[in-house]
Amino acid sequence: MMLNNGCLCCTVRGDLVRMISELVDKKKGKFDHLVIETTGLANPAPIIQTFYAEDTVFNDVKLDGVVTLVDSKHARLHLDEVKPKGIVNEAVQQIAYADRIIINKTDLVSEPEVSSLVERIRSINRMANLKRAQYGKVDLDYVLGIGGFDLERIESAVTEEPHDEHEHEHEHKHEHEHHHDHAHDHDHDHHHHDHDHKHGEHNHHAHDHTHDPGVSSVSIVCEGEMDLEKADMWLGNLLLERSDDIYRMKGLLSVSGMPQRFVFQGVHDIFEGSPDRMWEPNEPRINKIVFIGRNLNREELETGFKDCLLK
Ligand SMILES: Nc1nc2c(ncn2[C@@H]2O[C@H](COP(=O)(O)OP(=O)(O)OP(=O)(O)O)[C@@H](O)[C@H]2O)c(=O)[nH]1
Repeated sequence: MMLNNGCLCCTVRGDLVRMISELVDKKKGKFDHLVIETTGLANPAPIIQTFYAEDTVFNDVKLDGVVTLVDSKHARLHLDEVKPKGIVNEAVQQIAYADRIIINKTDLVSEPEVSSLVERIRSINRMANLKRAQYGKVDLDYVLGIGGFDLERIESAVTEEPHDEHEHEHEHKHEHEHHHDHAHDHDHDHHHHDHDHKHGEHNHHAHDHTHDPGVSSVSIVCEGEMDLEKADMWLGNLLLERSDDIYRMKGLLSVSGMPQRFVFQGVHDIFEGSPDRMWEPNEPRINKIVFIGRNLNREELETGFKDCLLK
């Protein structure tokens, strides 16, 4: 079905709600997936929010994930386009909200160009999984059944190292090996943290030289137990003040007195969290949070997060 409201995001929602209800009414139980393709100029946020803001939609379907297809040959041009003050470039936004990013048309550019594009994309969104492709050829399960908003699958987004396709296999093997060896998990997390610091510098660099609209990722990892009340207050206040700027976040907490891990995810002012599996006996209790958004201040976020630790 075609929605003819163009790219005016605030008008898409009503149409989208009607379309989904209509499809569900007509063919209840007959769909595995619905695929929504936006225009190249769309901001994905209002579409994502529709799945949470509208009860009818929320009860009928579940948002699986956001896939962004990047044209390797032309992406840089669009990412570097300078917009009027306060307006975020839509190419940057489409990368920022994505769960999966397909870097397409790699045959048209050199390897160093792809690598530099990957780095640029990573500085915007360190949570998404990246894959290089030609003619959009990827496995179907790369784009369907992603679980990008699924609390039970938060872990992979907050723990995986930024990687692209070349490192992917290695990464998985790595993770598997560590599964039964928690002492190693610990090392992995430290390594993770170091990497984040480097990443922060990259962001800084990008801001200084490319008129970047300031969309970046910040991830924080720390040991210790969280005071849930404090964490709740901190996140609540943060979202109250900054929800326009916080595009997406995902986290995993070790809460004092809670035998399960606490997982959460959010999109702007939408927040959902719940306990998931039990901490295993020798598993290091670690807190992780990843933010993707505009004008994020790493130090401020890190201080705020760590202040919620039980002293
Ligand atoms: N060389 C090369 N060409 C590609 C690749 N993928 C798609 N194309 C070509 O690119 C053209 C499509 O242009 P795109 O800009 O990707 O299309 P699009 O953005 O989906 O177009 P609309 O959504 O219909 O506006 C077609 O001629 C494809 O054959 C690729 O990996 N390599």
